[in-house]
Amino acid sequence: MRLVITGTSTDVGKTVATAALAAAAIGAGASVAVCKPAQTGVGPGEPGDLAEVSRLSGVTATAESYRYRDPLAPDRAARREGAPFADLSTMLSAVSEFDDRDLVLVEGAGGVLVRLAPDITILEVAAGLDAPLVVVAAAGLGTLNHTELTVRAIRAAGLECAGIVIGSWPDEPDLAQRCNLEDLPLVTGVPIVGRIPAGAGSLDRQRFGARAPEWFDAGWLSRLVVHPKSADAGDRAH
Ligand SMILES: Nc1ncnc2c1ncn2[C@@H]1O[C@H](COP(=O)(O)OP(=O)(O)OP(=O)(O)O)[C@@H](O)[C@H]1O
Ligand SMILES: C[C@H](N)[C@H](N)CCCCCC(=O)O
Ligand SMILES: [Mg+2]
Repeated sequence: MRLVITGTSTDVGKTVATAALAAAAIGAGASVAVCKPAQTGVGPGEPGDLAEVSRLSGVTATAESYRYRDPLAPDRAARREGAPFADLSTMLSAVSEFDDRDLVLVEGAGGVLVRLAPDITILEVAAGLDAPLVVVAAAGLGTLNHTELTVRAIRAAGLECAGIVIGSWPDEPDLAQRCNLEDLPLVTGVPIVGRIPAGAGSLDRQRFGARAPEWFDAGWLSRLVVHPKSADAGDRAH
């Protein structure tokens, strides 16, 4: 199965949520790979999102297709450094390299309409992969509008939103955060399928992997992790 991880914005927790999904799937016996079609804000050789996913989940099957230095939308960052724009077929091929895995997670850059290239967003990537999308959303006041806008964009593209994951759930949620647990599914028609506790990103791999399964709806997670395809596809439970 392929699953695209988008969000209502940048810095909303897509990377940590991707790591949590990977860790939970590995814990369930699945072989997992993670792709980042377009990484920005990091220089050559510097650790990007995939390094964080590997640090937290232990996944080693990863692929980054494009990397640009400036912390901007990929199309603008490419322009500024005179680098080639991200090419859709290149990004899709990178994901297809992992078709032997039970689960391939594909993390976008920023929010759903961020231009990976002048005419490409993560929506075109998801369409090319025939993959549903998970939306990582903030917990608090303001998230209802952002999340519904994101889900509407996904649906307008004829794609499926597989669930909402709250990227950082506080220990002591305030009134808006508590109400959003009911209102996010109500206004979007999409269930909340996961809540990553605030601070999860600072856990070590062992604790992160042990706790990740409890952050997701068990039924949803079990449907995500199809029966392992092969015993030798790597990146299974450690
Ligand atoms: N649940 C969490 N607990 C602690 N820190 C978190 C959590 N989720 C996100 N963060 C922190 O917030 C920052 C942004 O998170 P993250 O990198 O996952 O955002 P993103 O949506 O992947 O951004 P980008 O669009 O750049 O990919 C990071 O420093 C990360 O460590
Ligand atoms: C640099 C950042 N961490 C992401 N990789 C790119 C975010 C682009 C956001 C563009 C925008 O919505 O204004
Ligand atoms: Mg990220």
